[in-house]
Amino acid sequence: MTRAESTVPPGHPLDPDGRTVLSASDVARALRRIAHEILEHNKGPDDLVLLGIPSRGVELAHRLVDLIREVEGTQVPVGSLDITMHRDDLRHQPTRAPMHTQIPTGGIDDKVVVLVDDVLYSGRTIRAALDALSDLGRPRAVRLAVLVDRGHRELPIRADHVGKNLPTSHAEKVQVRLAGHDGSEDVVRIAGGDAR
Ligand SMILES: O=P(O)(O)OC[C@H]1O[C@H](OP(=O)(O)OP(=O)(O)O)[C@H](O)[C@@H]1O
Ligand SMILES: O=c1cc[nH]c(=O)[nH]1
Repeated sequence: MTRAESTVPPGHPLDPDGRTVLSASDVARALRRIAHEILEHNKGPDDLVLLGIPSRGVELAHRLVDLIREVEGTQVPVGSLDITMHRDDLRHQPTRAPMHTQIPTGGIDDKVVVLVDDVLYSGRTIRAALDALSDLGRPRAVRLAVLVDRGHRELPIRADHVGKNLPTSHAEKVQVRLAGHDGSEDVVRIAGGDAR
């Protein structure tokens, strides 16, 4: 990333290498906008269910629900959707430990399910999530919110709500750190090595 693309001022302690894509306040602003977009598109909070994809998608889903509650005064059901057993690379990496699926009371039938994840890259995680979802019910619609879309899709999948569109090369990794998960909060791009 060039210095001109960095959102953190030159010399700032958060960004000694010019690799910070979003600071903590940028993340907060992006989530606030996404919460408003979800409400606007759905014409309010009715029938919404937010499901975070572990691991960081779960924290993001809860934060979006908190923001929706601030705006609407309504608690939207929130849960998590583990995709481990639906991954298309299980044969190559069979030892992944399943994570937690928690579907809110009321289920997902006829609801507008918003899947939430931190990064959208090949689209394979979201494909697996759609597969996992179909085992659990039949939503009226499924939408996708991500904090960062870094491009390089390998499947016909797109996000409805994006915190930041970030053109990247394959030889980079985008790392999202969240306060509740990592202790600090930012999004950085790391040079070197395919992220997968
Ligand atoms: O679009 P894709 O190519 O599938 O990549 C995006 C996924 O990759 C990361 O998850 P990862 O499997 O690295 O696990 P993590 O959530 O524990 O970091 C990220 O959190 C997304 O879920
Ligand atoms: O750069 C990437 C690619 C996939 N998943 C991530 O979290 N980051």
